[in-house]
Amino acid sequence: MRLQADNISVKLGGRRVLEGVGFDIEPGQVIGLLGPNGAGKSTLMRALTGQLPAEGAMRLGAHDLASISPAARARLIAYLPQQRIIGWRLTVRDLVTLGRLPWRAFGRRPDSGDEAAIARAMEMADVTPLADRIATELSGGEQARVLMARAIAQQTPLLIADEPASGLDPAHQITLMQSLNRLAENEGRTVLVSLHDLTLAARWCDRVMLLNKGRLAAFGTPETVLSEAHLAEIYGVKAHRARDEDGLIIAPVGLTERQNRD
Ligand SMILES: Nc1ncnc2c1ncn2[C@@H]1O[C@H](COP(=O)(O)OP(=O)(O)OP(=O)(O)O)[C@@H](O)[C@H]1O
Repeated sequence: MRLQADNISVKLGGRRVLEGVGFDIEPGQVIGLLGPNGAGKSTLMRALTGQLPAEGAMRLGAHDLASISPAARARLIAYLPQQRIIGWRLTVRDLVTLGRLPWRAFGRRPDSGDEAAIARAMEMADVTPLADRIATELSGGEQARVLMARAIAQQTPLLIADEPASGLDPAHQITLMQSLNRLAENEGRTVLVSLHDLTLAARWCDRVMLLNKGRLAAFGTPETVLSEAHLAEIYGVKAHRARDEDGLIIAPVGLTERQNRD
């Protein structure tokens, strides 16, 4: 489904932390949300998921996100928060099964459609070998993958993931981005994912949004948005950009002179 936002602003603690953010995202794409710490990435994601009051208009397909019920929202948007908290001593399979709750009448056992969605989500997040382990007894990166599997199992048209790659080893970072691309390309889902790794964003995102101080500084292909000039101006870093047959490689290697003086 198409995701549209028009002039979104959010005030927190009396301070405007998002200001006039607008975009229009066609379905079937992985969109990277980038920007320095405090730029407003989580705030934007929480506004889109109805967790924060926001000014402006947000639509997903024909749905006005400001006025839909929580039950309808849970069938439209899956959200992976930045804080990875697992509250219950559940097995990994049972925790991923919770992702199916929006689609099941209360108390009904998972049917074959649910089971297929759960198995596929566990495979995409590479947690199938952990299925019978207690989720709270897993490592930080393993827990992150389990929570990602739960969000994927929800099978919503929009998947919003706040720093899903943080804490993952390099192989699992790539597996994650491959899975998000499969969801977008094969199933037409819209994926909005915040990232701090510039190379992951450059190679795996169709489009990149760059937030700075609560405003949308740039939105476009990784090639244009993650330019040396933007990286210097917004992140305050000097970066090497190189290219191989699979795309762009961006490695921050130092601070700009301005950043060094600050
Ligand atoms: N409850 C709050 N009250 C006041 N200010 C807040 C509150 N929550 C967040 N902020 C501020 O809003 C701004 C945006 O925060 P946000 O968490 O959206 O940033 P972010 O881009 O996700 O950063 P990071 O990369 O560190 O996760 C920050 O300056 C933060 O201090």
